[in-house]
Amino acid sequence: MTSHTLNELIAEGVRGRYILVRSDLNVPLDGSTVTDDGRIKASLPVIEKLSDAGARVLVTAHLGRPKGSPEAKYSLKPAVARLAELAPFKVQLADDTVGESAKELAGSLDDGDVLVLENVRFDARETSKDDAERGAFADELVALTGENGAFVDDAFGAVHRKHSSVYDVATKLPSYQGDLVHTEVEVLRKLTTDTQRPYVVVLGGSKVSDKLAVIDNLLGKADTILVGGGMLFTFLAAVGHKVAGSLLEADQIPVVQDYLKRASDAGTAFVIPTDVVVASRFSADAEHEVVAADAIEDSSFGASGIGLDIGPVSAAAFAEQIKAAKTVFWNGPMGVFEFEAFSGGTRAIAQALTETPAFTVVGGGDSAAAVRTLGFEDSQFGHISTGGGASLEYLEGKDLPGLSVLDR
Ligand SMILES: Nc1ncnc2c1ncn2[C@@H]1O[C@H](COP(=O)(O)OP(=O)(O)OP(=O)(O)O)[C@@H](O)[C@H]1O
Ligand SMILES: O=C(O)[C@H](O)COP(=O)(O)O
Repeated sequence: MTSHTLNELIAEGVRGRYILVRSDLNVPLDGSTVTDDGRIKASLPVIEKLSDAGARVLVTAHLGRPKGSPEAKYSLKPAVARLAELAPFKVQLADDTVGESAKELAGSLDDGDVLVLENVRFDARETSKDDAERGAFADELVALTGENGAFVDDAFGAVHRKHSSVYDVATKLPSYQGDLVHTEVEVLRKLTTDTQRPYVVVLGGSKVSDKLAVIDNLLGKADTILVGGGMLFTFLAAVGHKVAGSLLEADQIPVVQDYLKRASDAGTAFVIPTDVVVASRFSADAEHEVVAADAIEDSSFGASGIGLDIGPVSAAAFAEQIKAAKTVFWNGPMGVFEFEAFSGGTRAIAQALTETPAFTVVGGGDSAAAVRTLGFEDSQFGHISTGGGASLEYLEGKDLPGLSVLDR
């Protein structure tokens, strides 16, 4: 199956037409400062191509996980301000997504102008499980494009979401694959069709249940899974250790126990940290110490200690596995890298990825942000994917709604 491409759309002619573009502008923020603009830079070329060709571009995007109504902290304002700084064309942000502001500003666009609609997740219908609700929201987005609109999906990071702005709009408008989605799929396809072994997957981050879900399909595909970040505590709990105040998804313990049971038959080895950096509280200047992973509650902070990074012994062991691999996929920071004191594990993994002869792919908004924040260059890695969950689900071989809906 193939999708229509952006170049085909441009060849059809877009001057004066309203083109709805789904971008992934879900960038990390510190207050109103964008701390890593990787996804904005990656989204720019498609928007620019359409603007240059004279389209009136309506960009949809999400930021964070608001609960279905407007929340100032999840406004796209900082992301759009950065986009406007980088863009050689006029960019505006509507105050709402499909309301009066969006309609009025869309109506006043000139050829080549770009209007970003406010966070699509400010409307609960965007992420609804109910097809009719999502469809109704999609209808309102589509209505903004008038008579001769089209849809371009360029939000690789969101292609695993069956959401109105990703999936449903594509069922209602002539739809095309953006260049970013195209490039990402090409690189990740290489990982799945011609995997050089050993294939090591490094998992971390804080979206614990999302990431645990993908392990099911990685069993048998990956030779080794290195477990760090927030999810490591659910693994430790699954083997009977206490994790004090660390991030724990207790309801996922049986899931992890099942994975551990099935792993050796599947030919996949899990490597779980043997030491952890435990802090007195969740703060950049918290007191902290390294303890054995089976003795977290024995740290000076007792039952209130929080594990915020993998320890140095584990980091070194992970680095050895990475250096001996032929293919490495990494998603999710090993610890709270935003705080210098807890960035050691993530830094060690990034360093090992730059030293291994393996083909390396870093996936995820926060993982990409981590490597850049820690001073590494994109060019030191085989590929830095803008997709976190999306790249993982692609590698699992799952049907991704945002991709399959574009297939003709
Ligand atoms: N031990 C831990 N406790 C709490 N948070 C953690 C821990 N380890 C890592 N994190 C946090 O995980 C966050 C990143 O997790 P996430 O799962 O979102 O990564 P990602 O997949 O790269 O990003 P995305 O899914 O947004 O593309 C970081 O902000 C980091 O601080
Ligand atoms: O950060 C991401 O991985 C994408 O922007 C998707 O965000 P989500 O996990 O909140 O759907």
